[in-house]
Amino acid sequence: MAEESQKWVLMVTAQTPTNIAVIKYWGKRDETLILPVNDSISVTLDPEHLCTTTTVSVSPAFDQDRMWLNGKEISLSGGRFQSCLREIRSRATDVHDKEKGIKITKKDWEKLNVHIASYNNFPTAAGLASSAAGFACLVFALAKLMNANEDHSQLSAIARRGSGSACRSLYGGFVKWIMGKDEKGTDSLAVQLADEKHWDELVIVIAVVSSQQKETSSTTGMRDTVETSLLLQHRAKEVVPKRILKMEEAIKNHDFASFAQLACTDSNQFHAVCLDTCPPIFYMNDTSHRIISLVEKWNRAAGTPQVAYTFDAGPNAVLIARNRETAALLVQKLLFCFPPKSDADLNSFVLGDKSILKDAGVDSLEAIESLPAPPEIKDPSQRHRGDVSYFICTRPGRGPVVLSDESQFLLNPETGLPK
Ligand SMILES: Nc1ncnc2c1ncn2[C@@H]1O[C@H](COP(=O)(O)OP(=O)(O)OP(=O)(O)O)[C@@H](O)[C@H]1O
Ligand SMILES: C[C@@](O)(CCOP(=O)(O)OP(=O)(O)O)CC(=O)O
Repeated sequence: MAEESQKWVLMVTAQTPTNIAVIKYWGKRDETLILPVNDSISVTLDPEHLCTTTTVSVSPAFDQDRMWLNGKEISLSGGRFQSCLREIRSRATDVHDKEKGIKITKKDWEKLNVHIASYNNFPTAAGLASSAAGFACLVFALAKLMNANEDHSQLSAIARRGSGSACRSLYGGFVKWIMGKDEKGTDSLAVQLADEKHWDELVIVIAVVSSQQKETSSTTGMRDTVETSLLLQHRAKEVVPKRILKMEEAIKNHDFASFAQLACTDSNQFHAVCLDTCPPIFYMNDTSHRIISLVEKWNRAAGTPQVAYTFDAGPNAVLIARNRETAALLVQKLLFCFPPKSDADLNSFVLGDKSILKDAGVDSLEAIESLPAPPEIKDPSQRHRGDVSYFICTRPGRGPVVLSDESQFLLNPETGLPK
């Protein structure tokens, strides 16, 4: 190792996407190793709109491991952070930064401490999978810093120890988390089914119904479900294995009808399993149910699915439209039903890829007021103003990347402290 007196700081910054499951993970067979009771499949969301940025740094001047999340220092003492740090450290190899004259050997990593700063560009712990993007980014960035020469699947198995769904954020496009058979979990990892270019007509609209922290975390919720729900056992043994095969086929063949049917049914079964839990868990609310009803009626009237819906452990709807044209229609219908409060501004009500608004013919708040009533609505005089906090328009996106632009680093390159 270079002389301690030199007090050098070495750092890596990475950006990692979040993901939304279209065949859900719900239930663990091993709580500590985070091993699931079934396979799951997700779509990675474009990091341009939803992502985590994490800077990790190492220096002989650091006297302990420290982390800042969204600007506030948090404790790293939790078992999940400790597992990720331990697993990556054990795979660290020699690092030689010629430019800075820094040499770190495999052995040095055991003694060196790290500083970590992370920022989610979307609400944390609100059912938008911040833990997925967060742990994937942490593991990916640490692996780069420590020169752990593992492939993305092996890194996914480490990210899994932080949060199950995080393992799927190590890849872009369409991703499967294979539950695996090994007791130690070595084969419980993510694989890419197809990259983000494979099915790039898809447009994703997220209706953020509530960005408040939820009442029952996924971890607690699924623990209660495993302990009390018989329906979960049926789901994991009989239903999901067949659905996974069908979903893989649907993705491979760009078969939107099957994709939508499977995604919607699986989301509904996941929420049914939550209701079958004792005490029952309610993640969706009236707004979520209104959105389901709108999409179901539209899909039925069109004769073939136009939009798929899926809901994680919260009331927010993730809507996947078959193409841009359908997405523009979807945005019109949603804005009619859930217009913003009168003091809102359009720019902060529709986030992400705002070009969809143009396709939908909406360029102002006044344009929202004069949208035509969707035929799926029984009573067009009833608009649910303010029930959706905001919308995010996005698409399937790429996997983790290393950022080289220093202006995006979250830690000061000289001190290793938050900027
Ligand atoms: N950028 C990050 N880096 C590391 N850990 C993070 C990051 N963001 C979130 N986390 C961890 O994830 C926790 C939130 O996870 P939780 O499962 O409650 O919510 P969520 O992931 O936003 O929602 P859901 O998983 O239901 O979609 C945080 O308390 C923190 O421990
Ligand atoms: C409903 C889900 O989003 C559940 C995600 O659960 P987490 O991955 O957040 O749970 P832990 O493994 O306990 O951290 C479905 C999914 O993403 O597959």
